[in-house]
Amino acid sequence: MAPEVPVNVFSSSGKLSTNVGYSKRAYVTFLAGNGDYVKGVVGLAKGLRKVTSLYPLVVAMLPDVPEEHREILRSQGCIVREIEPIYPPENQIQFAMAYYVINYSKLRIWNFEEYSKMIYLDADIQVYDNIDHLFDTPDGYFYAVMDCFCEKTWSHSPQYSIGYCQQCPDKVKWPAEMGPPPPLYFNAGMFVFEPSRLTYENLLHTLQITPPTPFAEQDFLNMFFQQMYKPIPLVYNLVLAMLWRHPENVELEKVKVVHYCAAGSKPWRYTGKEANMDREDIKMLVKKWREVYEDECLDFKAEEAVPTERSSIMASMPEPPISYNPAPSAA
Ligand SMILES: O=c1ccn([C@@H]2O[C@H](COP(=O)(O)OP(=O)(O)O)[C@@H](O)[C@H]2O)c(=O)[nH]1
Ligand SMILES: OC[C@H]1O[C@H](O[C@@H]2[C@@H](O)[C@H](O)[C@@H](O)[C@H](O)[C@@H]2O)[C@H](O)[C@@H](O)[C@H]1O
Ligand SMILES: [Mn+2]
Repeated sequence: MAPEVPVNVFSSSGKLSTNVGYSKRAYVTFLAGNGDYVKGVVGLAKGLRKVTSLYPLVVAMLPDVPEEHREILRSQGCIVREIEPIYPPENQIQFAMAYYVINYSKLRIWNFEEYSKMIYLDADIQVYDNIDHLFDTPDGYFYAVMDCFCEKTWSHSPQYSIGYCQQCPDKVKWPAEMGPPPPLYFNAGMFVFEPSRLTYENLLHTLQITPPTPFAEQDFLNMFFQQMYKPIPLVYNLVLAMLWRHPENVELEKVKVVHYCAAGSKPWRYTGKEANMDREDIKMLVKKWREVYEDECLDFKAEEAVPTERSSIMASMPEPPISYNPAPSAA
């Protein structure tokens, strides 16, 4: 079992430790295309405001995000940073979802060296309790929540074939004849990391010599950070499928972060028609997301943005000049 993270980090009441230096901290999300994920980012920005987070939300966005969407996000207090796409090496892989190929571009956030520590959140995530204390986790590790292998999206994997899941390793044990069980595997929709030029360059170099796999950058990040990965409690990234796959592992009233990744669960386009989407807990969580998204009291008001931390002061500074590197040519 991966070494535990010091409990005190998770027991704090969201108050920042007094020894916070002048290191810059921020939440960061990723936005691509001209579709409706921009609503997810607006919801996330308002959700972080609702839980009175001390830190800004940076949006790493591909060039195909229209100016109108960028303006909406600036008006919600987001820091907009354009990044260039990153493509995996030439491949014949069938990604679990065809659009996953754009998710490799997430790797650009390691180049945001003006920040010392960042928390990445997918745009289909909502934060319902303050999690600023995660910025106090010890440096030198990669923190994320363990994923689940039971959804059909995993049907390509040996885990799925034998019915093994790391969420219940004793239910169907990993057969000794198949060698050691797979290393602990995280969901890449939420993680705590330290931007670093060296790590960034290693990531891009390693990517170009690594054959792509069905879960795209999530598989790649799990391979790359395998030795540094420290699991954090499920309350920091509830992958919705856990509700029907491993309800015994979920205490919904304690969940701080909800990840609307199950098919049909994106709150801004929810119809309730897909499998499991008619569950009472799903309907409650979608309603909860919409209440934040539609709450005008949570809209950003520039005059009220009183910097309380150097990081926030810096966040109100003009956006840094766009610096990015042309995407490496696909091998
Ligand atoms: O058209 C798209 C698809 C994805 N994303 C971004 O990529 C992330 C990962 O995709 P998604 O959350 O749909 O994957 P899932 O977690 O559902 O597997 C999203 O949260 C967004 O931040 C985006 O901006 N536009
Ligand atoms: O590009 C790969 C994506 O892989 C992950 O989503 C998956 C994963 O959680 C599976 O375990 C679930 O079964 C599936 O539903 C879900 O979409 C990340 O959430 C996303 O940010 C991104 O990295
Ligand atoms: Mn997601």
